[in-house]
Amino acid sequence: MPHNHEPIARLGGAVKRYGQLTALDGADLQLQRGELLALLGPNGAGKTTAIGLLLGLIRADAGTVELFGQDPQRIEARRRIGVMLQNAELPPTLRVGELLRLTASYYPAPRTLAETAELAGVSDLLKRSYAKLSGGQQRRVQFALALCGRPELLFLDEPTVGMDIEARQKLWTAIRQLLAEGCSVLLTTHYLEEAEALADRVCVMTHGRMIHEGTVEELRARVALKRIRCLSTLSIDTVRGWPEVNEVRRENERLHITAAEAEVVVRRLLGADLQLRELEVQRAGLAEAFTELTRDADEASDTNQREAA
Ligand SMILES: Nc1ncnc2c1ncn2[C@@H]1O[C@H](COP(=O)(O)OP(=O)(O)OP(=O)(O)O)[C@@H](O)[C@H]1O
Repeated sequence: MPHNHEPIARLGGAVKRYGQLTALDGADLQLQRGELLALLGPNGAGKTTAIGLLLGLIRADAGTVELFGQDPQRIEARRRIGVMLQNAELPPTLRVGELLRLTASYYPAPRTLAETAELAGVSDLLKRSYAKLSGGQQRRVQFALALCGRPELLFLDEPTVGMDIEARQKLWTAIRQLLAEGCSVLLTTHYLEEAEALADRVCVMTHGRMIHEGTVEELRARVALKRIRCLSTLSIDTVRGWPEVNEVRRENERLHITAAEAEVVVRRLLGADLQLRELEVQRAGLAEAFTELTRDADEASDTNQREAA
């Protein structure tokens, strides 16, 4: 049994290979009690593989994998978790209420059906047959199934894919409520605003390795890019030619520029276009930080491969 300061889920130098392909290449991850950790990364980065190891669905080729300080395949550890994976296969003929009752029966101290349904926003679906629900409704039911056992730790693998904006907001509210009750969450998502809205910490991975770990603020700060917007008749090629400019695109008359040294670029803009209007400068968001970080890691990995060849 771990002490309070010990992580409740941990990967230490975890390696997972599929034939020639190394899906996880020495990945480290620690989830503390009561926190929401968002695992971010481009397609194929190894996020689902990392979750698969922590759930005991697959075995590591090397490294340490622990859930509540134990082997994840131990039933004692599994009874304390709730899981919402990307591809859930559920008995199609059962009604939602029956599915929830059945799943709750596997846990020692589950929520009541009404409590689960209310929290996950599926009260109106209980009598419906699961197979006949829309994709977004099925995702909500899968979320209900993940939390019905009153888990201490929830694994949510891209939970809001296919949900409309209202359903997504409701799910975020439910996740916040679970966190307030002391539940810990490991979330993977491609929606950076989701990580921004919910995460205490983010881990960014690519090519099977963690390349950044910290708070959302730290991730943003690490990439000191700024967004500059203005109405200008300057051509994109002119602006792209300035060495301080990272990216530039035009939408109608408006130029959208990202740059590390915004002040220098603003001076150049004002000097080159005396008619320039509606100038705005903003700090870059998580999306830019993420793109920058993963691009740097890709370039470093390309260089390593060239040097090794
Ligand atoms: N069962 C498997 N057999 C062979 N290769 C696999 C298997 N599962 C995953 N992979 C490979 O391992 C790598 C990591 O896959 P993984 O599903 O963990 O990525 P991910 O970060 O979850 O991606 P996504 O964002 O697309 O869900 C990929 O190159 C994938 O093709």
